[in-house]
Amino acid sequence: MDIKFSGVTKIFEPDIVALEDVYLNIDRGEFVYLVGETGSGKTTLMRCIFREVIPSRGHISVGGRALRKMGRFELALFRRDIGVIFQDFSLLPNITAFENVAFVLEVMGVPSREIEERVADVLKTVGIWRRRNLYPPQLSGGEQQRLAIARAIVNEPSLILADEPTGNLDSHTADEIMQLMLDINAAGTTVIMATHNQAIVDTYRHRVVEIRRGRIVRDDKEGGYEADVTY
Ligand SMILES: Nc1ncnc2c1ncn2[C@@H]1O[C@H](COP(=O)(O)OP(=O)(O)OP(=O)(O)O)[C@@H](O)[C@H]1O
Repeated sequence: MDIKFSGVTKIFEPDIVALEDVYLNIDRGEFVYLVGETGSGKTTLMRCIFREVIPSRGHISVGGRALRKMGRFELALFRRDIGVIFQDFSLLPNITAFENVAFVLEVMGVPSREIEERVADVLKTVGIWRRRNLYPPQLSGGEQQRLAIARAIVNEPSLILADEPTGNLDSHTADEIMQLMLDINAAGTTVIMATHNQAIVDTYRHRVVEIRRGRIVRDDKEGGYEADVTY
């Protein structure tokens, strides 16, 4: 899915300007890092793409469709094609890891035999098949993150929105999670990933969009981002 922001401003009333006059084009299949200090607007930008946040001004289209004009039914279908990995994980604590992923497909009416197969595949892909019968609180931080990724990709979405998927993980686990994100992208999925992890950004070079106080201050398509450059 290609994404286009034209003059997008988001003001949280009364006066927090979370995004200001953002223009951004992301092509299908791209891998884009969103960087910028805490509170700069990265999460808000991603929530706008998911239409969880509606801009105060400006226009967003995703896959050629204007988000503002979508009705409820269209929005529900649209969201099914997006995998979200947000910071709170939003894993359901009272059902197993397996059931957390299966739930996504059940809601969509996928037949149960197919659910079994697809969930097994995806849990193996992210490396937590052996943990499938545990409950989310019994999993380590890295395992929970893998589960959140499994849940996001089980439906084979066209777009992944990932907010700090390597947050609070040791560098080895962060690298493994990053490898999963790269594999997902290599399979053709557009990935937008907000991160504070400079080592990851430096190691796995991709386009870097930097936000500062709601504005895009840098958009480096070659991924040759250096933290200390002033502009
Ligand atoms: N629902 C909301 N209501 C009011 N203000 C909000 C809301 N969501 C975000 N904000 C504000 O908008 C600004 C941008 O927040 P945002 O979460 O997008 O930043 P961020 O770059 O993702 O930060 P972090 O790196 O800490 O996750 C912040 O000042 C934040 O307090």
